[in-house]
Amino acid sequence: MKRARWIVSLAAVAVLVGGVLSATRNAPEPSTRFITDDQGRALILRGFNTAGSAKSTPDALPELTEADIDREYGDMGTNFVRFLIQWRAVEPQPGVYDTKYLDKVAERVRWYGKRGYHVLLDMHQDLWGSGITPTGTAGNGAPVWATHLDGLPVGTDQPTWEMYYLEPGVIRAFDHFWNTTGEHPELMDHYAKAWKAVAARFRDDPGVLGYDLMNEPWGGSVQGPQFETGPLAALYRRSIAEIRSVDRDSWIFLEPQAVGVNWGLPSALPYFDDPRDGQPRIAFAPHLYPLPLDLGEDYTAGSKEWTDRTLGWWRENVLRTADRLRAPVLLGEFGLDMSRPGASDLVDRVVRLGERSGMGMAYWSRDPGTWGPYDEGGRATPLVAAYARPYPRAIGGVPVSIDSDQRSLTLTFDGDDTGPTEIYLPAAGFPDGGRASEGEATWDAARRILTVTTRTSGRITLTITPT
Ligand SMILES: CN(C)c1ccc(C(=O)NC[C@H]2N[C@H](CO)[C@@H](O)[C@@H]2O)cc1
Repeated sequence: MKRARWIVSLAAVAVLVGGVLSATRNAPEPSTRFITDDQGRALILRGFNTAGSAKSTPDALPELTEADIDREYGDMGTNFVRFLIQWRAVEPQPGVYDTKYLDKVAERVRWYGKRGYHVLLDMHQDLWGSGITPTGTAGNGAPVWATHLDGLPVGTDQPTWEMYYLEPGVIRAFDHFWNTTGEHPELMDHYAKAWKAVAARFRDDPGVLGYDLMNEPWGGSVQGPQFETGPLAALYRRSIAEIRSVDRDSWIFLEPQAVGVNWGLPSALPYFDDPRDGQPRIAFAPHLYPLPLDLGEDYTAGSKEWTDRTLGWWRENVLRTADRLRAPVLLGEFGLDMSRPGASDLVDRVVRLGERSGMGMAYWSRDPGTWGPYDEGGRATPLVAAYARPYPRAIGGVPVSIDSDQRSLTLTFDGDDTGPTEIYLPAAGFPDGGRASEGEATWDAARRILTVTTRTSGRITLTITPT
């Protein structure tokens, strides 16, 4: 536990220093770039990570049924899923790609796509892969054939799962992957080509929005800017090239290193060119886990104030990185134990932060339990009420501002000719649907979507209120 304590206190100092540094600069404007649909409409993505169970299931698929999706939509009107896939299943042997696994992924993509969802395929690791321990229960993601510990120890009595990241054998596995050791240059190439195989399979799938290249990258013995501008950037460039060699249109999502950036410290991720015709389709996809909550505090009293401060640093640093990348932002993960005091207030705070910053988001995670929307017994947790809010799923113009509460939504945008604006209205605040302050509105009671056709130029402010 002593090691955990010094890491945590080191992290606290880092966040403090990082926060002071970022607080001394002018807050950047929210990203004016947005992830778009096939019509070119700006998307506001709202959904879940589905699901952590994929880390450990033998088939590397999340425990999920179509009825689960129907319930989620019926309760919260989500339009997005960060769907976990695993390198171990994509490429079970070097250079051999499992088309049956990709077919099963495609089946689930169809489940979502026919319900109007956008699917982001997340090549998920945390941490590394099942080969880090003899039982195969500690890590997930990478295949065993790509795992080289060199006989270095991995203690199996870690007090918390994240402490495995600091074990000598795990660091060596990552160092070989990133070619820090210079002994396995082939591993990054395999990873990039595994992405090529996935992109070749899904490039024409209307349900797939894009690809999240690596979950929460960890640099092993190389950390911070040296990692992000070095081996991580190299992997991203190679993966982008391999994906674009078969898929010119899907969005590509890039994550910063997790440690530090999840809490609010700045990322050093550099700009990446997108070798496609037309506008780049590269998005920045950080995660948000405020350090005070990671340290076990609740979002109440003093720690609420401290958490709000770190949220401010996180937003400033994320928008600054997004500006450097000239990319829109997707908040790929945030989440907490919804049974804790103040949890619903934190969800409200993060949703509002996303609205103010033009960010879509995926909650971690859809798995049953006190963190998710439904507990082990299938009962709704407070997350359902906190996450079921009015939001503009797709906007016929460039968003300027979004502001919502449970019973109203105000959307300002610069109209264009990309199509009508679709707004989800939850039953709690809009039992009989909603009315729009301007434009022509039609109400789809079954899907709870108000579709508003507005002018195709000029600034438009839509206020939606219950009918
Ligand atoms: C030491 N390192 C590298 C580390 C520590 C802790 C996290 C983490 O909490 N991540 C937040 C959530 N994200 C994953 C899924 O992607 C969940 O399992 C974590 O709760 C990440 C990395």
